[in-house]
Amino acid sequence: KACEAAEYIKKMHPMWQEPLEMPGGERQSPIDISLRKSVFDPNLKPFVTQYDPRTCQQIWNNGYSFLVEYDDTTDKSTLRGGPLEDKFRLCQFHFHWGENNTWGSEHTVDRHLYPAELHLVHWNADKYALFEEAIMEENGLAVIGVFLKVGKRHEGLQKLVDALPAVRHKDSVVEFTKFDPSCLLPESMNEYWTYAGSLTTPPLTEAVTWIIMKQAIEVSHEQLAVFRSLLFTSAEEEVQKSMVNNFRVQQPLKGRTVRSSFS
Ligand SMILES: Cc1ccnc(S(N)(=O)=O)n1
Ligand SMILES: [Zn+2]
Repeated sequence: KACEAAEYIKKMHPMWQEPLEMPGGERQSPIDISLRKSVFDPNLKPFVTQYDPRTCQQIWNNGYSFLVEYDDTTDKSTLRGGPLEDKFRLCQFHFHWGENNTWGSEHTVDRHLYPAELHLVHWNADKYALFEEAIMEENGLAVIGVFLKVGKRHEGLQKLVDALPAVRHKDSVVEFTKFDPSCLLPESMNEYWTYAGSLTTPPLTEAVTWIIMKQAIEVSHEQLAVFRSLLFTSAEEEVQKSMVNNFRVQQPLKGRTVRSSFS
């Protein structure tokens, strides 16, 4: 399923014709998380997020996804604990989704595809001064991945969904404030997988400690349909392309171990 989807996407999607492989990549993302191959690590602590909704600034359609961007010039919205040694600052979150509810996530669990995946991107503020620096360093970033599944309407997400028509085209930006992204996290925060990986869109740098939550969040079919109403293309382009299937094909594990915080 995933590989068929991937082949289909590669064929159909100009966006993914770019060089998809980071040359010599040893720790690329996304990957399939195999339950039987992941290793329970009892030393993994629960992780702590402290998000201040006042740092929420805007939504931007960058032509790959839509990003909700936060002011990361101070330590107001941070992530620490779990597999992390340092304190990380939230800089943005975004999603990846499919053209239908059959596929759309970047990571899979025992090859199970979800219709979408949320990424909350943080950078190591103990070691670096800017996101742009951290993105090039091995321990520079921490991304929390949350799977979305179709079910009841997600009340917290609706404020974001209502703002999407304003950023329909690539390069559009709209002010978006007072949004607390912790409403998008699952109840159980102490069950996750973690592994050393990369960004899944350019520059594909191998700078990411991935933290993938075991519990998916539920969103409605209608909410996902609004994601699919976005466009890859800017307003002046004559041919408009729906923003769907904005996920990367899965990458070889190359001997990496995925640790789980639960047995
Ligand atoms: C900030 C950023 C850039 C590229 N790719 C990602 S992702 N999809 O790995 O979270 N995040
Ligand atoms: Zn992402």
